[in-house]
Amino acid sequence: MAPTVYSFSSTNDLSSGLNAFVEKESRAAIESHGAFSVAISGGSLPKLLSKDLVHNNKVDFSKWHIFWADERCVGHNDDDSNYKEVKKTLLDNVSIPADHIHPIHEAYAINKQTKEAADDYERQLKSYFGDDGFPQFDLILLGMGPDGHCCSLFPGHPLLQENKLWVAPINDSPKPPPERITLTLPVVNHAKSVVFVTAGEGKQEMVQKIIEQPALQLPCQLVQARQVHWFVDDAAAGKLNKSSYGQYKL
Ligand SMILES: O=C(O)[C@H](O)[C@@H](O)[C@H](O)[C@H](O)COP(=O)(O)O
Repeated sequence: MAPTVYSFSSTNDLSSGLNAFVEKESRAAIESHGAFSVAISGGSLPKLLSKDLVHNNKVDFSKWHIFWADERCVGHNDDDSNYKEVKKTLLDNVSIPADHIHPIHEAYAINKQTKEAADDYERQLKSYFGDDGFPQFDLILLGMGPDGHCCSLFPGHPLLQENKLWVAPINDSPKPPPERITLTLPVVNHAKSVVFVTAGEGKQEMVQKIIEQPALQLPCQLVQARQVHWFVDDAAAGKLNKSSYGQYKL
């Protein structure tokens, strides 16, 4: 099914739209099964996500369980850490119970033990979701790289074929740092909902390719969860056929 695209006139409006969407998804999940499981990637996403969300007192953060869609193998306090960015923008500003926050195993990450870090992360997922088939996140929030990558799943990389692991190590990421762990495609595709968030003119060509040339088989296009939404600003939507997107409304 084709993704739904929502475009906003500024990154501020994009943040507000995302805030409304995440609040709605979180409420629906908590009403249906008492918790909200979300995986978040790095890049500019944490900032765009958190701007309005941290002030949204209608969100029951005590029921959130946070995971990382991908993580760089660095310490939690390293500027390259996706955990650090989410901590600074979101976790430090809302009340999520500490045992609901699931960062990468720091010692494995610091020592660049990518396989151990990925295996450990898969165990963390299994202890939350159980071991019976791929986990089903309520929501996975992803950025889009300029080459069409998402998570740490890069174009043409053998990891795109992975069909057993939930979390895979990568030692040759073309985007530095090279050592990372990432959720695999089957896990992303098993989520109830996946949202891509991207902004800026630099992204417009790739956004157009991904949305309007589906045969290219770029990593973002291989994400075919039940619901896939794109939240972009007008700059990133600049090359899209205007009929392919609308405004997000509550
Ligand atoms: O660890 C990472 O590098 C990210 O998880 C990566 O997948 C990111 O989300 C995209 O590269 C988009 O990043 P920007 O939004 O900053 O362009």
